Order: sequence, then C-alpha cells, then structure tokens
Amino acid sequence: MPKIVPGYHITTAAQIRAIEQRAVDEGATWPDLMAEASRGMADVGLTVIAKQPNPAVLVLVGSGNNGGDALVIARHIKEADFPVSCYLYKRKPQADDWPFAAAQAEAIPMSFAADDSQNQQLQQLLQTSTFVIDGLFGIGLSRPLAADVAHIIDLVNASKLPVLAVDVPSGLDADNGKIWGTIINAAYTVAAGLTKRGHHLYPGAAYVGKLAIAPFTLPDSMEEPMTTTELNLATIRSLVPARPVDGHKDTFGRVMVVAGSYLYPGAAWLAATAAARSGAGVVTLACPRSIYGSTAAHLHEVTYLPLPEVEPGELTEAAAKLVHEKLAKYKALLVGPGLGTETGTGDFLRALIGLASSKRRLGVGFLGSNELELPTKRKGGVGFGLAARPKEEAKAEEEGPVVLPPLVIDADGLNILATIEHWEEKLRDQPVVLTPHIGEMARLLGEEKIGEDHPQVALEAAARWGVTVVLKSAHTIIASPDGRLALHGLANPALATAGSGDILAGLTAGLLAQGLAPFEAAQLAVGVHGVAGALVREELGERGTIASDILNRLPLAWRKLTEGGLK
Ligand SMILES: NC(=O)C1=CN([C@@H]2O[C@H](COP(=O)(O)OP(=O)(O)OC[C@H]3O[C@@H](n4cnc5c(N)ncnc54)[C@H](OP(=O)(O)O)[C@@H]3O)[C@@H](O)[C@H]2O)[C@H](O)CC1
Ligand SMILES: [K+]
Repeated sequence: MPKIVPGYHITTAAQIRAIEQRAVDEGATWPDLMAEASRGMADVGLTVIAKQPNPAVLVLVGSGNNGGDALVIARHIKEADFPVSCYLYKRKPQADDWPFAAAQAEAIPMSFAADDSQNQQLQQLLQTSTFVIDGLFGIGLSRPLAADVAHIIDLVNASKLPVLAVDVPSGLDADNGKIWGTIINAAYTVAAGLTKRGHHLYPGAAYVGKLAIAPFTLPDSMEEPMTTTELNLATIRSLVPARPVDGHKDTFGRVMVVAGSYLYPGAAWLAATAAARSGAGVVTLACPRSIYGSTAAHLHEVTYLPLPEVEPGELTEAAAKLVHEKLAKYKALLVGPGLGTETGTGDFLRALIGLASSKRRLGVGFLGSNELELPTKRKGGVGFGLAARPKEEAKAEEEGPVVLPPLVIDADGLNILATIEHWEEKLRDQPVVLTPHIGEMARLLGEEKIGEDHPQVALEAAARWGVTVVLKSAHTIIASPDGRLALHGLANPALATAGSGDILAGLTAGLLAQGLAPFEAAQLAVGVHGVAGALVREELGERGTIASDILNRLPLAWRKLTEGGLK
C-alpha cells in the first residue's frame, strides 16, 4: 500500500515537487505525470461541460506547468467535441513546449495576452464562453500577482462564468491559503494527485469551490514523510474509539473539568456537558462555589467539586489543593473555560499545574512522563503520570506529590499561562493539548498578531512548547510537537458562536479520558464538533444558532460517525 494516500495526506508545494521528482526517479516522465493529472482534471470538467446546453470552453494558460496541464485539458475537451479556445498569459510559442505544440496541432484557437493589452479579446472570449478552465498558476505562485494578470483574473471573476481551477485557483498560495492580491473564484478545483494545504486554509479556501482530486501515480516510498493529514469524514471516523459493550464508568474514563466563574457560569456548563457527551464515563465539574448552586440546579449529569474563592469570581491557591486531592482517579483534566483571569485564579492555575507562582513553587508532574521528577516527600510535588494506579495513588496521598492526568488548557487558562514566564517548561513533552483561538495564540507567543501561515505558526509552537496545539479559526489546525499536522478545512459559520470553544475543550478532555493520545483526541474532538455543527446548519441554518444547539447534536454526530449516516 502506498504510504501517501489521496484524501488523507495533504501536501506543501515542496512536498509535491519531491513526490514528482521521486516519481521521475522511479521511471515516470514529466509528460507522463502531466498527461495523467490532466486526464483526471479534464474528466471532472467534462462532466460539468456535458450538462451545459451549448457549451463553449475558454482555457486560461499560464507560463508554467499549470498552464501545461491546461493545454492538455484543452485537447481533451476538443477530443470530446466541445468548442474550446485558449488565452495564453506569458506563454510564447516555443519548439520545446510540447503541451503547446500538441494543442496547436489540434488547431485549438489561441489568443495571447501579450497582444491584448486592453483585454478586449479576453472580454469577447468571456462573452462567448460558458465555462472557464483556469490554468494560470498552480503551486508555483509565491509572490504578488503582476497587475496585468490580476486584471485578467478580475475580468474572469466579473464574468460570473463557472470556473474549474487546475490544481489550485490562481492567486492562492498552495502552502498557506494566502491570496496573492486577487484570486480566481472557482466553482470547482481539481487537485493534481493530492490536495495542498492552501485548499483547506482561509482566506483562499473560500475560492476553491468543490474540491476533487485527479489521480496521479504516487511513488510507494517517500524519503520525506507526509505529515499533514486531512480531517474528513473518513479520517474522523477512523479515530473513534471502540466502545466495549461490557464497559463501565471507569472503562470510559473520568474527566475533571475546572471551569466557570461568577461572570461565566455558562462556560462550565458547556465544557462539562461536552465532556459528558464525548462518551467519557464520569465527569466532575470543579467550579467556584459562587456558581455551584445555580449550575448544579440544571446540570445533573456530572458530579461536583465546589472550589473556594477569595470572593465571587476569584479562586484561591487552596482550590488547587482540593483538585489535587481528588485527581488520582481521573484520566483527563480540563482547565480554563470561563475561569476569568483574576490574580487569585492565576495563583490557582499555577499551583494546579505546578508552575512557579510569585509566592512559592509547587511541584507538579504529568501522567506517563518518563522525565517526571517528583519532588521529595511532603514538598507538594505535581507531575504527569497514569491515573488510577492504586499504588501510586496511595503513594501520592501519603507523600504529597500530585500526578496530573493528560491535560487540556483552554480559554482563560491560556490567558493566565501567557502571563507566566517560561510556562512551557512544566508542560513540555507531556500529554497536553492547548486550544487557543488566534488571539490567545498571539498572547501565548507574546506577539501582537500571529503570522499569516497558520500551519507553520501552529507547528513551530507545538514543537517549541512540546505540546499538541489546536489553533482555532474558520479552519482549525491541529499540530503535534512531532511535526504532524491535521487540517479541518470545512469552515462552518454555525460553529462560530460563543461557547463553541468550551464544547471543543470538553470533548478533547473527554476523549483523552477514553485513552486517545493528545493529537488523536484533539483531531477527533475537532471532527465530531464539526459534524455536530454541520447537523446544526442542516437543521437550523447558520444564523441564530447557539452553542447548546451544537451540544445537543453531539449524540447524533457520534451516531453519524459510527453508523455511517442518519436516516
Ligand atoms: N503531481 C502534481 O502535482 C503535478 C502538477 N503539475 C502541475 O504543475 C503545476 C506547477 O507548475 P510550475 O511550473 O512549477 O508552476 P506554475 O505553473 O504554478 O507557475 C510557474 C510560472 O508562473 C510564473 N509566476 C509565478 N509567480 C508569478 C507572479 N506573481 N506573476 C506572474 N508570473 C508568475 C513563474 O514565472 P517565474 O518568473 O517565477 O519563473 C512561472 O513561469 C502544478 O500546480 C500542477 O498544475 C504537473 O502537471 C505534474 C503533476
Ligand atoms: K490554476
């Protein structure tokens, strides 16, 4: 089985070039590669063209191999007996340009942008055409578009004709979804061989339209490992953990959710309910005393650990001790949603995860950590370890060291973290998932705003901090410290509602409790959250939806994932 799987692996421009090179090293020729990819792209185009009453196709041809593909596609359209003409940008007739020569041999009409300074020919062609193939630029575009070609793209978009983009819509940066000035607004995009990161990342992803993949014989082996995967229904499904019929509460794991405050009680409710709806066995909500009564009055499916406050809205370091005392049985800990960022709450969080506080340093370690150096007796150490190991549990109780289960830090937990110098020292290489949105990410990085290449930002941060990072935006990115990346390309405005992040954090913790590794738990949480969001949109539309609509559709989302669809 090839190591590279279309629809699963996503490439960068450099990776696709390495793949092409390897295919050539293994005996393929460049014309072979182009012929194969272009055949698949033409087939997608022809299915649409064939449905039009009097189709006439205009093919835009650039100077590189994307334009080469477009010329081969033009021939296939001609062979299928549909009228076709080409408009060439910076592509001069040259003897060694075989795609050009082959198209010319078929007597396909050619117009040259170089002879059309006012774009009159182009406008005429657009008026007499019913369909456009965009082969101006593919993965070779990595600088702002020249004004002349930007104008060509604007005219094509203004024509409102359906466009099929060859590999990527021209104007898109294939590596990061950036738009180089302007971009073809494609109704269809056919990726050559594999999808590229840019297909899945906004703002460019909004112009991709329906995305298909043209088959391309992939080399069986690649020196450079394929590290980016696509979170689609199939891949999400593959992550769902088995649910033994004889399972019980502890089989499915206990989750401790530390969330909520006087001003933000709803976040606690959303995060804890999502953890419960993740399939976890038991959820305990550790929330400030000031909201305990009202929360417990309507959230009945979780157990509670009311936490002491300095005053309503501000926790104390003593609350951390209380959580530590209960943690031994828990397989995952979520901290942050709606906590607020008061000073006492900051002290609480530092103490909870064993980060140095202004007053003193508490030792905290993590579950499953080899490097855990638990502090000596009675010093109140905290580390990561495997929960519910009776001996260690007893030892922890006797000696004081606290073992943290896999941890999710979200929202205000991240805002507090960002105020602590070298916060990553404690978390590095531990089973930790951070779930920042763009603003929280900037704070964690100590920057005003993050770079435009979000996958790169997330990957570098995950590697630097040694934790899994879920960078939330219209296209959520999940980066593992070992360099793996998962992209969830389906933007869903129904998910962009207050409280949606609390649900994602609760789901992630719930899946960690069920034994998934951080990168897998994060992907599945993003995936099932997305499926629930899609169900909300299907049923209620995009406007007026609230976070609890998503929460209520989580069971259906699981059913859709495990039973393969709803009736
Ligand atoms: N398996 C596969 O993925 C296959 C992909 N194929 C197709 O090949 C293209 C990539 O082709 P490439 O030639 O590397 O690059 P492009 O065609 O995208 O563009 C390069 C040309 O564009 C010029 N350029 C670049 N930026 C600009 C700009 N801002 N303004 C104007 N012109 C620009 C560039 O000129 P230079 O001056 O930089 O040299 C090039 O002339 C891929 O996307 C697929 O469609 C193959 O078919 C094989 C299989
Ligand atoms: K293109």
